[in-house]
Amino acid sequence: MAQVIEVRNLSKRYGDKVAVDGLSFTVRPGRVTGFLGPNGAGKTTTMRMMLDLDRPTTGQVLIDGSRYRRLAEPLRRVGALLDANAVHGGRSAHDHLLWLAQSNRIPSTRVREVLELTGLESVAGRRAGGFSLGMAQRLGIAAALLGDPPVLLLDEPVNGLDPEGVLWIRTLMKGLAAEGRTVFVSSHLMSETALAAEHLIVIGRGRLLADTTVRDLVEADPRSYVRIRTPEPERMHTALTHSGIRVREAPDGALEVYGTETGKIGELAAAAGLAVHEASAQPVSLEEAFMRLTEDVVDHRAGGRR
Ligand SMILES: Nc1ncnc2c1ncn2[C@@H]1O[C@H](COP(=O)(O)OP(=O)(O)OP(=O)(O)O)[C@@H](O)[C@H]1O
Repeated sequence: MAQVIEVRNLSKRYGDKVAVDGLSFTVRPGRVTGFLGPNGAGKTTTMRMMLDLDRPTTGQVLIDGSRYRRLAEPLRRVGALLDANAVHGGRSAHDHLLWLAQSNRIPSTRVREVLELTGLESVAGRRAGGFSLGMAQRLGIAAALLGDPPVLLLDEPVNGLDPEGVLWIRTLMKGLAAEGRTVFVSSHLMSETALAAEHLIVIGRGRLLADTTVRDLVEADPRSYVRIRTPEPERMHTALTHSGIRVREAPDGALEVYGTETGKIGELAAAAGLAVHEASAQPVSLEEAFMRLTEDVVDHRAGGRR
């Protein structure tokens, strides 16, 4: 299928260490997909296998139905940012991009375009070795965009960036997805990823923990609830519990309703002829939902082992 990345039963073992453990998921075009997991979860290893930089112990990754190494003109098919410091430090930004373009039969006019797109024109003649982390990230992204690829793989692109750089990358990724590209971006930061990504793949200890939208991730958390105020809390309580819904009474007399959404509660209230003065969703924060999902797979956390 066009521009789809299919990860199938992917595993990677380093000696005794299982870095990636039977991962299967699909990344689709037209949206940013965040690839989330705590440190050491296996994100970089997975991305390296997507690019055929590491050999899977089992399984495979198909991009447009092919292994990366079988793609003709791969830079025109897949743009990747893995390690922003992987640049020949003695070359200027311009020459680095020109060398990449020429070795991939990409017209040299494209070099100017990507320098402009990444805001690097004014420093294009400077040695890339002297670049700040933010500039190096931009240069890495310029290289990823050189072949105008429909698929982009970015490993921790916001790491170490200042707020302006973070906003720039977020806007760029959303723009690329809106053009119909497949954008797959890893991070260990939930809140930042949720601002850029519509869809999330969450892993822990190499295993898939969630393949979901940001909204569903929060709604699926059992601590999310809907706060209801009604003049007849007892009748409301009964109506809800009779429908198998868990309810708790808040100290101020409101009801906290778990495991269902506002619309459903409204319908039950209407059927029972109950007035509702307040119905407000009280979702857990994204960070809380992410922590809950990954708590069993984090090896070390402040305060010691759980
Ligand atoms: N070449 C290697 N040899 C041995 N172990 C490795 C190798 N590469 C990665 N690992 C181990 O595999 C696990 C997954 O690492 P990986 O770098 O893929 O995680 P990550 O999710 O990208 O983490 P981070 O957010 O810290 O970058 C880690 O425990 C790591 O120590």
